[in-house]
Amino acid sequence: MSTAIIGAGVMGETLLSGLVRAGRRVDQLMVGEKRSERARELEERYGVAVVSNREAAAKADTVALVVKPQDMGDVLDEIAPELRPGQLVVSLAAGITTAFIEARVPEGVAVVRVMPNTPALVDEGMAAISPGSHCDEAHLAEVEALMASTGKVLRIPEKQMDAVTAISGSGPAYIFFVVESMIEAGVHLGLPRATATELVVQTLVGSATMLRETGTHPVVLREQVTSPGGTTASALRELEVHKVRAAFLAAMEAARNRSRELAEGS
Ligand SMILES: NC(=O)C1=CN([C@@H]2O[C@H](COP(=O)(O)OP(=O)(O)OC[C@H]3O[C@@H](n4cnc5c(N)ncnc54)[C@H](OP(=O)(O)O)[C@@H]3O)[C@@H](O)[C@H]2O)C=CC1
Ligand SMILES: O=C(O)[C@@H]1CCC=N1
Repeated sequence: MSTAIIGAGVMGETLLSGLVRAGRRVDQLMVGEKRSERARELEERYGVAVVSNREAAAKADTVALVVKPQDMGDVLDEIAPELRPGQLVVSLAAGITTAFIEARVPEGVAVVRVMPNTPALVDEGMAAISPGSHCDEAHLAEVEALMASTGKVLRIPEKQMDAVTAISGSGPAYIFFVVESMIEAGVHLGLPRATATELVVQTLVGSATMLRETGTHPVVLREQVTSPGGTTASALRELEVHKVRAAFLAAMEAARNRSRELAEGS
């Protein structure tokens, strides 16, 4: 089964590299990319064939669309004449609905929507997938296998996609923002930057591993760290005073709303 990736930016390359790491034969992969310099870079790095979008759509069994949501309409108009019943179109774009895609491709082309995230680059991705209306179990299982090569996969109803985008799609950026903030705070407290970075990164990895391996509720894990009258309680009080919890809620609502706007084409 051949797979084409149209749009080889950050997420397109993440998907491509995951497929290569998972042992997909490079001669079964192809890339459509607008920027010729970027296309050459990927050709050299992976030995993958870079072709026109139309050729990719004509030749591949599965066509993964990884362009910006704002470019999706143009790309679909370009490739639609090449698509045929039985092919599978997988969209990784935020906001873009399966109905939007189905309205622009020939009848009988199956569509699956995916919301991946960048930790897929280290095989720790979280991808949510939703079927379009002409998609059967085999199509969904195929996309599940495609995304499982880079991490976990969850099937969700499409109506949850905007919220999922706000959590796991954009989520790595929130975590990196917190990490960056903690490192800066460490430097402010007088630690060398390298020391602060090592402390923060290992604390993050250790905490994430505890969450995953113990399955214990985060509130319980937080309470275990919070000694009565101790340092953690003092720190957590400041986070509450500065409304960090409310800030996360507002941030994720904003991301969810932006995903809805992208669906409207703005
Ligand atoms: N980055 C992330 O963490 C995540 C991204 N996504 C989704 O993935 C998609 C891509 O995002 P991202 O990789 O960050 O964006 P990028 O801008 O890095 O990648 C998109 C690539 O597609 C190229 N492109 C634009 N138009 C065309 C075209 N007509 N034919 C072929 N290539 C084209 C772009 O070129 P140019 O720059 O010249 O326009 C660019 O190289 C988006 O829809 C986004 O919502 C989903 C989850 C996470
Ligand atoms: O910021 C964005 O729009 C994309 C979608 C989720 C993560 N990055």
